[in-house]
Amino acid sequence: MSDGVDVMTNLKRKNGVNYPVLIPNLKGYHTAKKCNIEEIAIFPAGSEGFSQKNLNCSVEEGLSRFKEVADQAVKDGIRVRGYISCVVGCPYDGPINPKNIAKITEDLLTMGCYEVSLGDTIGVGTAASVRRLLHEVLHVAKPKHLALHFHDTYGQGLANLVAGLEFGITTVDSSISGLGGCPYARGASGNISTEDLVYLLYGLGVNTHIELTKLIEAGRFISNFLGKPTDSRVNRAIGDRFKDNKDIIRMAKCDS
Ligand SMILES: CC(C)(COP(=O)([O-])OP(=O)([O-])OC[C@H]1O[C@@H](n2cnc3c(N)ncnc32)[C@H](O)[C@@H]1OP(=O)([O-])[O-])[C@@H](O)C(=O)NCCC(=O)NCCSC(=O)C[C@@](C)(O)CC(=O)[O-]
Repeated sequence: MSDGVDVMTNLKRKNGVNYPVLIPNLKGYHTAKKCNIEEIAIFPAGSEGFSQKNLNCSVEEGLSRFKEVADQAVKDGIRVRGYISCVVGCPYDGPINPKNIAKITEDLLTMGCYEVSLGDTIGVGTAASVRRLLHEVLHVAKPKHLALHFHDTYGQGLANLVAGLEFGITTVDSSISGLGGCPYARGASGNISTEDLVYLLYGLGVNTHIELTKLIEAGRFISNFLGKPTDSRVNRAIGDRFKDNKDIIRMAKCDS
């Protein structure tokens, strides 16, 4: 958390791009305020074990800290997005009761979050457990106030995503080339890759307004820059086979 100011000061921000910042407490909020931010992210855990590791406090203490932050941000007219970590399983506490996640979701929306992103931080969720989770959470939140944040550690990310789309949720977190992970969740891989997500949505006939050919280029750039092979199956598989995005869309839709 200590070098956030350097990152925000040196970032060449583009108009129309959103740069939310993770804020664990009021200290972080006051620091971030100096960096001309428009949106913050608060991120309670869905389990005691992960809350202690990630925030060094209990879930309840974390929520009360985040409430202080959200109150101030709402007063300052800064948008607040909520994340909940370990919504399905926790590396320390095991399986999570969906009712607990529904309660935390309700708390975050009451604090003024415009959206709550449900994070399967260690990627252990399956379509079945995601359906059970969403049945509970949708008692307290509308689909338009929820986002899906699936890590792909067990290769279930896209299947979980389709399960979420069936509930009418249309906001999905992904990362180019499947980058990411979490220092407090041993072995957690990155989010579902944006390239694989867009290919899936092409196949479902969703007009993403995103050119997959350009995403593939960006994914290759960052993988080479980091010296880390891509975690995107689509990026690996497509190779140089397609120059025209329309061909990829036709392939994804299996339009004969
Ligand atoms: C929250 C703390 C700081 C509490 O950590 P703590 O040790 O309880 O805090 P403290 O109040 O005792 O302070 C310890 C030191 O941290 C400093 N400090 C205190 N607050 C801040 C701050 N905001 N910014 C910068 N520095 C801070 C504070 O000034 C002090 O510095 P010292 O006096 O020793 O030099 C620590 O637990 C922490 O940094 N947690 C965040 C860890 C992290 O970055 N996790 C990954 C976030 S991404 C995620 O959670 C998953 C998500 C959201 O993506 C969704 C998903 O996939 O699940």
